Amino acid sequence: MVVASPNPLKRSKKTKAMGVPTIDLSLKYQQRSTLTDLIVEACEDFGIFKVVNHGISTEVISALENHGLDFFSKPTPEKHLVVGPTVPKPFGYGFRNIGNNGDVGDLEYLLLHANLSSTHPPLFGEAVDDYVGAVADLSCELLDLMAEGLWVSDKTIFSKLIRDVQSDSLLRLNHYPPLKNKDSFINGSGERIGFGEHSDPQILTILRSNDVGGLQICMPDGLWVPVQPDPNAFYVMVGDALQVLTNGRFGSVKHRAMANNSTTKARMSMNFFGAPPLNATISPIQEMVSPMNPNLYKPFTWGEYKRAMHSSRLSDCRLNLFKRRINDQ
Ligand SMILES: C=C1C[C@]23C[C@@]1(O)CC[C@H]2[C@@]12CC[C@H](O)[C@@](C)(C(=O)O1)[C@H]2[C@@H]3C(=O)O
Ligand SMILES: O=C(O)CCC(=O)C(=O)O
Ligand SMILES: [Fe+2]
Repeated sequence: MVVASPNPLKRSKKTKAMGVPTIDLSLKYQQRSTLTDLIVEACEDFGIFKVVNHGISTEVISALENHGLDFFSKPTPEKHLVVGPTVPKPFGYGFRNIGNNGDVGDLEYLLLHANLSSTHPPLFGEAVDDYVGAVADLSCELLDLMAEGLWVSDKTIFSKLIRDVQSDSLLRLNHYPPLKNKDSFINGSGERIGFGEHSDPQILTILRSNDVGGLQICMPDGLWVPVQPDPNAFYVMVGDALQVLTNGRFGSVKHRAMANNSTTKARMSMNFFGAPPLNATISPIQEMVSPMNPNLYKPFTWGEYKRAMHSSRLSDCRLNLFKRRINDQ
């Protein structure tokens, strides 16, 4: 377990050596308050933690992984047809381009809406729904534990946004093909960016990858720290919306995925982004605001945040647009 150090440089070095905090979810049976404290600490100090003993069956995970690998191995024209021509952008298969504003990466991906089955590839059978059901439940359980650790009176205050039938949650499979010719891909600094730096805009991200590394997080002193791949665990990341809901007590984590880790095997990650409904208002919950901790953000709806995000570039800090100035009410 990593214990946070108040000195940013020390904390970077420690994280580099020991990894991000690991949360053992089986503690919920006997040491619930220790568990909630550890989760809150990880969200405050890192914005990311690894969950083990999460209870999601390997069958559910492998089913989606196998469909994903099979899908990415198909010829490109077939991949473009997989969610059908009537499903609007940004859903479906994409290659190298991320978002609308010229961001590029060395990856291909499949982006699906968690609740709109019209975006689900028919050839994946039940695998998407089974996986989404399991990770959505996990994200809600973690959000309830966070609320408990923060001593919030309504323990479901965060999770009910994701449980809502209108929730705008997404599922994204990212596939980073291996390096064929090392020298031809890597820039001068030895880096090949798969998915450029950003924070996830939603409430919570649940990331699972195969055993090929690539994910990195940015520490407060600017140092990028690799996150060890662990196919048996999930990485949980605080998103921008949870940063706002907790009035900045939890911070969304800046991360990126490198694509220079393997010359033989592709990295594949499966990312669930737990999001509120489009019309939900995102504003700090009452318990997080006090004279000592004034409200840092102007209220906005998730739909408004998404509009701001789609006209921004990947690495932009979109939350700055919604920060209150000192004299704002
Ligand atoms: C450049 C962009 C791609 C993105 C939307 C955005 O305008 C900024 C955030 C990006 C991101 C990162 C997390 C998820 O992968 C994603 C689906 C999301 O909700 O926000 C992507 C968006 C995307 O690829 O459309
Ligand atoms: O593929 C990864 O490891 C990270 C991807 C990511 O950050 C994203 O899809 O938002
Ligand atoms: Fe991300």
